[in-house]
Amino acid sequence: MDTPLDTPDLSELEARAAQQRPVFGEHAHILCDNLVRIYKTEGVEVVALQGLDLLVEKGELIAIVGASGSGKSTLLNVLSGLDVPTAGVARVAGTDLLSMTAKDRLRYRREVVGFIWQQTARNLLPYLTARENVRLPVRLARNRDGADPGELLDLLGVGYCADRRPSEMSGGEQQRVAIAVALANTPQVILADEPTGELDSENSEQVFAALRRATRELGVTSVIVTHDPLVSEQVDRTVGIRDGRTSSETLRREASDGRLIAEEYAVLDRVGRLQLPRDFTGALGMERRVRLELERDHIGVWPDRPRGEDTE
Ligand SMILES: Nc1ncnc2c1ncn2[C@@H]1O[C@H](COP(=O)(O)OP(=O)(O)OP(=O)(O)O)[C@@H](O)[C@H]1O
Repeated sequence: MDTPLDTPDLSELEARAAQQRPVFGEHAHILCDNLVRIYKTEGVEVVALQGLDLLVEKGELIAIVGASGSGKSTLLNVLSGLDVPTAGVARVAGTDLLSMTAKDRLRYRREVVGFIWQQTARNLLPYLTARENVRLPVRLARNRDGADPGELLDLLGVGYCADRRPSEMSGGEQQRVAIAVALANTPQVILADEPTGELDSENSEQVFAALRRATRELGVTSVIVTHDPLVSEQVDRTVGIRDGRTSSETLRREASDGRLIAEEYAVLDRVGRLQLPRDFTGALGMERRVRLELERDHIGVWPDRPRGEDTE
């Protein structure tokens, strides 16, 4: 029998549904949707990212934290254009990181993102002054719109180091100059891998203050991978990664009396999955399944059976 002309077929219905559905993270500056990265070494597969979702708004300063091996560096390598994910969507400032050509990748790394490494010595050339270090990437990119080195160093609180070489600066001063170098070609995003890993707490605080100032004044978006336990007091949002997925978020906000409050949340993914903290499930002996109950203003989660019941 002929299909009536006004009856849409299945593929058309699917296309219509896709059109009507809001696109995940449409307006985010950084978008990771179901990101997967599998490494293969000698026939063994390691799943470093397993369906990671992350949205970062333009001008946000976020930290990524997580145990060793949770996938932080893998994520940063993807966002910086050094590594290509196995599957999923990764988009930064409108650039699709999975479909870039080699030429796009070069342009992306030169113009869209700025990078700061943990090792202070890796960020700066030892025989150049701070000002010359900031000027170098602008010259290499033949960028006529590069930032003014003196203004950048002033903004980051290290204007007084402009004519010093790295050996004449403290570790914290060097990292703040490194932020200026990363910002020299006016990137839209700053990525930093453990930028305070080699610093004491006072210098760390100054580096975070410089990153906050750069984010606020220049409107860049910053993502910092760190082990610093006090980081959640220093950034807008701290995203915890566990087993290659985002698992928790800590938001920093100012209370009405001016105090800074850091509140921790679990991440609910797009299909409603939630990772319960291991110490919570462990404390109540929750294993394979839990009982859920919808209350008026919350959802209760109970162990499968009360503790001790199966030993009686
Ligand atoms: N090039 C690679 N080849 C094979 N496996 C890798 C490679 N890079 C990372 N991995 C594995 O992927 C997983 C995630 O590693 P990743 O370096 O992203 O973790 P991390 O959270 O940054 O750890 P750390 O805090 O120790 O730096 C780990 O199991 C790691 O062994």
